[in-house]
Amino acid sequence: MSTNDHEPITTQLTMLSGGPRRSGPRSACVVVIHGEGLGKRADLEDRPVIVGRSQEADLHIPHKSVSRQHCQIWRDGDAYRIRDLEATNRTRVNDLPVTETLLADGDHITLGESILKFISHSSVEARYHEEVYQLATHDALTEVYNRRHFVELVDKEIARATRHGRPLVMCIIDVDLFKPVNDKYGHIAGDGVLRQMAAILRGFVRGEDVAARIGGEEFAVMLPEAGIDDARAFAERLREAVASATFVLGGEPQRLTISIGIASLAPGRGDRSALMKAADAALYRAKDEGRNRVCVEA
Ligand SMILES: Nc1nc2c(ncn2[C@@H]2O[C@H](COP(=O)(O)OP(=O)(O)OP(=O)(O)O)[C@@H](O)[C@H]2O)c(=O)[nH]1
Repeated sequence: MSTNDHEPITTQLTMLSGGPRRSGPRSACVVVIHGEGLGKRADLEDRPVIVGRSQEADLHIPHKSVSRQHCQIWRDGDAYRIRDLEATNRTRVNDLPVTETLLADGDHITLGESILKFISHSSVEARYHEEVYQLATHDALTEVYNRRHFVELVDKEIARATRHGRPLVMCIIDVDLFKPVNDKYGHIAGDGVLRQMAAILRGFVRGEDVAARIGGEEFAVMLPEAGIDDARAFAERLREAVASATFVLGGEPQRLTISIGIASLAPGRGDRSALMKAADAALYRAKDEGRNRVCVEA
């Protein structure tokens, strides 16, 4: 098990296909093109999008020059509108302060020290920003979220769960005895195993669940709105699916297993660091008790 707290290092850059990526062009979006939150985007679909410093904002820009709820952007028939939410640094569109106005393709929206661009058509530019966003938020090898983006989503979800008194569970998943796989079959074959593990994982993740690669051979899944029993059932199904999968290594079918540690949001572990630490402690226990098992931190 790796205790590496950094982004996994891979040299392989894959074409991003399948996985969590959404297919098809999007109708309109706003993308941060300058300042804090660079590269972040929000799609403008049926729900209004709130942009602000609050972790619960749909487009979260954690900078002091941005108000907690700075502006709101929404679709109005075939048009898109923006409204300033009485922000300290008033929202500006193409450098003019606005209260409420229509948006046009290419408009620049200034919020404090950050600048967003409104893109209304499924253009080459929108696709370019989508690629940039995918590269910034996903792990190139496995195509699940990368650690940095996962951390951001977890912080946001913990804030929401805490505010509304909702449950949330963290699962940390580690490939068992992965070093011997690398040693015997080589790093490229090891990478293939990680890709296959991630593909199995993606098959189990639904709705609001968030899966990521958080270390070399370590994955995590956050399950909002789940209790420990639901999470344990999820983890057991995932463990069994991996244990019964065939991994072709050195031209031979092989079996591999995973260990999973689970912890729920609770008094005394109300932030990400404490929650991850508790799930990690459960994972260490699963390894200690013989691997290929799920352990829960009470
Ligand atoms: N192929 C490949 N290997 C990686 C990558 N990142 C980390 N690893 C390897 O993953 C292995 C992790 O091994 P350890 O954490 O020592 O433990 P383990 O052999 O999995 O054993 P247990 O966790 O105790 O079951 C090391 O050999 C790392 O080199 C990667 O991106 N690709």
